[in-house]
Amino acid sequence: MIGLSTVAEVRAAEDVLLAATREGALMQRAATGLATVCLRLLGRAHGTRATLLVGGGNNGGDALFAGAHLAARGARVTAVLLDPARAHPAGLAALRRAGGRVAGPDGDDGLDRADLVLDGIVGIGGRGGLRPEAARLAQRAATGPGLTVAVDVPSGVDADTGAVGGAAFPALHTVTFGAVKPGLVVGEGRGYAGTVHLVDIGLGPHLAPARAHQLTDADVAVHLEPPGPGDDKYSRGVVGVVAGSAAYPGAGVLCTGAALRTRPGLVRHAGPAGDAVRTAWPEVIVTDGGPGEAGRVQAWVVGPGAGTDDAARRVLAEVLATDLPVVVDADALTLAAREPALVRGRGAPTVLTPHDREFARFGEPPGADRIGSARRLAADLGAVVLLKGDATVVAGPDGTAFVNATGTSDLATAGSGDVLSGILGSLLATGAPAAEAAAAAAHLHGRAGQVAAAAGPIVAGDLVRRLPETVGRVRGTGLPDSEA
Ligand SMILES: NC(=O)C1=CN([C@@H]2O[C@H](COP(=O)(O)OP(=O)(O)OC[C@H]3O[C@@H](n4cnc5c(N)ncnc54)[C@H](OP(=O)(O)O)[C@@H]3O)[C@@H](O)[C@H]2O)[C@@H](O)CC1
Ligand SMILES: Nc1ncnc2c1ncn2[C@@H]1O[C@H](COP(=O)(O)OP(=O)(O)O)[C@@H](O)[C@H]1O
Ligand SMILES: [K+]
Repeated sequence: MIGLSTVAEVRAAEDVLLAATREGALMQRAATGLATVCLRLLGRAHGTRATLLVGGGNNGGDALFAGAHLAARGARVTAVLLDPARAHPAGLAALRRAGGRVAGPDGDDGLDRADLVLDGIVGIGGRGGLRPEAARLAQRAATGPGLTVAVDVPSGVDADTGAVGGAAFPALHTVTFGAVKPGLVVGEGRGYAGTVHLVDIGLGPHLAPARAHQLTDADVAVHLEPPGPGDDKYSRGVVGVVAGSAAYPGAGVLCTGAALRTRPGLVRHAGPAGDAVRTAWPEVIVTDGGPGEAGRVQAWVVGPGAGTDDAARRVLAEVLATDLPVVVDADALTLAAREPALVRGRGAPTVLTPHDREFARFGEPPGADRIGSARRLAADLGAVVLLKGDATVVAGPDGTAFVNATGTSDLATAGSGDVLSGILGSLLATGAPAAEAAAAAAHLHGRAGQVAAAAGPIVAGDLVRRLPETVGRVRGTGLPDSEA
């Protein structure tokens, strides 16, 4: 698991570490790590041009020291000082000693010819949107030729939430220190951070346990173990699915198929899409009646394509009245938003899986702070909330949160959510803790999207078809983790 640490958590750890190390040592570690990543990205230093955007705080200091490393290796380095009177004095001296130069107020800043632009405008000390001069430089970096690298955090991005108040530095890479900050991997900030590289500055032992995480393939593989010699079809967790209707039989087919393909043990289906499900998946045990006639299960998935009429409401209430884990998806979310009392106070775990519009039906749209919003709704309803998006967020009622690190925009295709809820049902049926099961489901769904999309455009059925291969890859050698 990769911990996501807030600014307050990083500052608290830094305070302890700063007191235990000689002055400037942490910044040297940060700057050396930053220069190393830049050299790797550039391939060489000699003959390259770098422009440093330098604010008046320690973030600017990091950029100046890293610039000095590059200049010492033959790069032509120009620093643009946004607040000349407060530019880090030791960093500035180091840059000058190494042969770097400072652009005068109206002089050539080299931005239009740079191979590399380092954003040291502002890091975790940023407040509010970028000021006008910083915003202009960020804009020029966006359209210039240089590889854009943010120091610690892309300037203009809120490190805790990923909110972007106005202009922000568009980084292709972000070199972050001590811990990955949530704002680099979630919300709008994710798009500005690019690939995230973590530099160890020794903060780890002093950091409070993170309250938000990203899962890796290895974390998810734990939930996808193959059956052992003592297993039978029941012991692997039986999933019950109430999905699909006469109008939308495909939702039932996709959802049951995904449940079956994730952990093939036993899947039961109840409801009016039975014929379509039987035809597509002869392995599924189908009843045309309600959930009560389906037989014993260990977890329910309810809602995809199921409608919002009185009959659908009765089925939802019946499933939520059980003492089993329940995934509430799609149409069932509309019903639950009308009647949150159906969810509140359940003894067994409930997982709600809204996209933004479904989320808004419970009160307010998620807004710029997606982790915070998901946590609030989870605490309010006493349920796990899986908020879908390009980086899906999962929050538990106790504040535990996960940000998904896998996926592709090819997943924006009809029925993709039905596949996710089927995967999630099968993981919940194993008895896995609900928030972690939800995060693991989002991870596997994202990986399936990556595997399927490698061959070209995808439809939701491709995700189901490629699930066995995806499970194998997540269990085995694994796909490369996203850098964060
Ligand atoms: N502590 C450590 O041990 C280590 C810290 N490290 C590094 O220090 C960084 C934190 O440094 P920090 O605390 O000095 O704050 P920082 O991010 O440079 O911001 C302050 C400057 O930004 C300015 N500014 C603010 N908002 C702005 C805006 N919207 N638009 C434009 N400007 C804005 C603000 O101006 P002011 O408001 O004061 O006028 C001030 O000049 C951290 O991210 C990491 O990179 C590493 O070296 C590892 C060791
Ligand atoms: N741009 C995107 N990048 C990554 N994943 C996406 C993107 N757009 C949608 N997804 C994912 O695709 C799925 C879509 O679910 P949903 O909107 O419920 O679809 P449907 O209702 O058609 O089944 C979610 O898991 C979501 O996270
Ligand atoms: K920065």
